[in-house]
Amino acid sequence: MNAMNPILEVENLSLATRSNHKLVTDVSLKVEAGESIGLVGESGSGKSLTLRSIIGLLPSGIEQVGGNIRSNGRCAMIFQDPIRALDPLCPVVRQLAEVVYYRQKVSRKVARTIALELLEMLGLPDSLKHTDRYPRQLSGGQCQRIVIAMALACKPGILLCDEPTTALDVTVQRQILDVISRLQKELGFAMVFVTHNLAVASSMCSKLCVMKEGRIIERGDTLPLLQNPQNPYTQLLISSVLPLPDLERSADL
Ligand SMILES: Nc1ncnc2c1ncn2[C@@H]1O[C@H](COP(=O)(O)OP(=O)(O)OP(=O)(O)O)[C@@H](O)[C@H]1O
Repeated sequence: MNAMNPILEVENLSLATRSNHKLVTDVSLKVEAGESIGLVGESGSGKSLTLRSIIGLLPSGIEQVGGNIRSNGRCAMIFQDPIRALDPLCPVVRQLAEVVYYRQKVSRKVARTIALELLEMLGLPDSLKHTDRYPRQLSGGQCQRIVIAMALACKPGILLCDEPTTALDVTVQRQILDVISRLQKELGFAMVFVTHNLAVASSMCSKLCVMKEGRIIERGDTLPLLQNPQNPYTQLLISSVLPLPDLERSADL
């Protein structure tokens, strides 16, 4: 795939409520194969709705009122709250095998084998293979690994991540981000990564789009954009990040 043929192209996307209240206006994005683009910005700026419209999962009452979305690869999505993304009444391995069965069109037996391989790829404990465990019996981080495995079972060309670590504690956040980065290198999918955390965005994405009030107000390569933001809102967003104290200097005092 070359620069003339992106894996995902969103052109002038506009979304509105049925009463015609605009929520997202003229959002355009181009994502090349294997590339990671971050959508950052304040709460309510339209990041999640943009992501949901790409995979065709807009909440009821919200409609696409303009623009086009073209993708040349399968999309899969990881949501913010892994527990709510799973069926509480079904053992997790069975849920994963169901996704493999339907998406990869293999026999039930092969689906279970692939599901077990995915558990291993995601670094989940062997004990899950032998006992039926329900989502409530797993930690938040383990549930998110299952959700990521389900997304990978769709063999996505594009992985849409909607704040996938926000509901997890910080040490687990780091592990999940590392897992996503490793799998992206191994499997080569592109990503659109929604987060309000600039540190997460900069570690996961080579390009960023800053959203405010339903529009992209600034975009660019991650480092230059963070080092030299042009838009006053981007400047405010960056200056709002609390720095850690200079630990080396503090130790000398
Ligand atoms: N189901 C809905 N019905 C009506 N308005 C909605 C609905 N879902 C979202 N909105 C509105 O659309 C706008 C964009 O919401 P969206 O969830 O995309 O924001 P966001 O940038 O992802 O925020 P956050 O970081 O808090 O998740 C907000 O004003 C929100 O209140």
